[in-house]
Amino acid sequence: MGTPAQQTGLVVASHGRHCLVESADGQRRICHPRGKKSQAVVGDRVLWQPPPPGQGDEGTIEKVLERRNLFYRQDEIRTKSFAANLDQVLILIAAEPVFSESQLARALIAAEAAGIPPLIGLNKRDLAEPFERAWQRLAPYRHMASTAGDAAARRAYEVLPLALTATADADRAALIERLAGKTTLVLGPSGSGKSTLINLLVPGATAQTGEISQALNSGRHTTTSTTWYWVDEARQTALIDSPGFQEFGLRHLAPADLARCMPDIAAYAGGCRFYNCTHLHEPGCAVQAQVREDDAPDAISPSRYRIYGELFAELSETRY
Ligand SMILES: Nc1nc2c(ncn2[C@@H]2O[C@H](COP(=O)(O)OP(=O)(O)OP(=O)(O)O)[C@@H](O)[C@H]2O)c(=O)[nH]1
Ligand SMILES: [Zn+2]
Repeated sequence: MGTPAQQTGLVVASHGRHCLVESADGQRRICHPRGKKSQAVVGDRVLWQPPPPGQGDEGTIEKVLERRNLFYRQDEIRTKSFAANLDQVLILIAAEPVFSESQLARALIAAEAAGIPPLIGLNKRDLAEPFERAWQRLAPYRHMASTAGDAAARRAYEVLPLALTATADADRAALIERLAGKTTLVLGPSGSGKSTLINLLVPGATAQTGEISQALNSGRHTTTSTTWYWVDEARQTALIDSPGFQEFGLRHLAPADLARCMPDIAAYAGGCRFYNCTHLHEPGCAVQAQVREDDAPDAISPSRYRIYGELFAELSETRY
């Protein structure tokens, strides 16, 4: 009696070291990594092996197939992988609660660093005044071009105005158009409308999540970690819900990587007098020359420049 043959599968949830793996026929089962090297994240394609007959129904992940990309944040001590093989990252913020520009910038930088095109959704358009203020705060983001993806695909960051609970139909259509056929990681601060979004596009998602977290935590109810949802029956469009926007560490980046991941700064970084300019204090710095409070597309907003300086200092601290 030989060991059962290996099959390919998709990781649709993970918790600690266990994963939920979906096979081509849509069946899902818990799998454990064979060794350190087979630790998978949501979105990974894996080779997995069913258990020998009579030994339960949990499988083993034998191999993680090569990744197209990996979106992650790194905190001081632990590395937290988010998801692999993404087409885009949707950062969902809202008119209320007021979003942190620094958190938004961090998520965008992580996406640029991983080479994954980001998309910003600004929710709660029905709250007219706060929405207008938030829209204005996003002006610098609407003007800067993403460096991710191939040259032909470069464009300013798209900011989608949304009212997920109000004018659901029009928004749903616009949103579906932007998501169709793609794998999208959804990130955002608490209260921005992530659950509303997922439930709008994946009816019954909440119930599904409950089942998944129960399966992965052997029946205990805990907050779910990263989860994959199919939007359509044909399984072409997917959303990945991931918590942890609050402590968005970028410790995997070196200070010198920062400028190239901030498109408004990257646009001028090549024109500085010193090739290794940090854009903080050097004379002849082309970046500092562009910093001004002004809506022109070629201006670097003072808040963006401040965020650059703060992150530069943070990434320059001694590493663990
Ligand atoms: N006014 C308004 N409220 C909205 C809209 N979309 C969502 N909300 C409300 O905002 C609140 C937060 O929405 P959630 O979907 O729970 O937000 P979340 O991002 O999942 O939040 P966490 O679960 O804390 O991460 C809920 O009370 C929603 O009903 C909108 O378009 N307009
Ligand atoms: Zn410079």
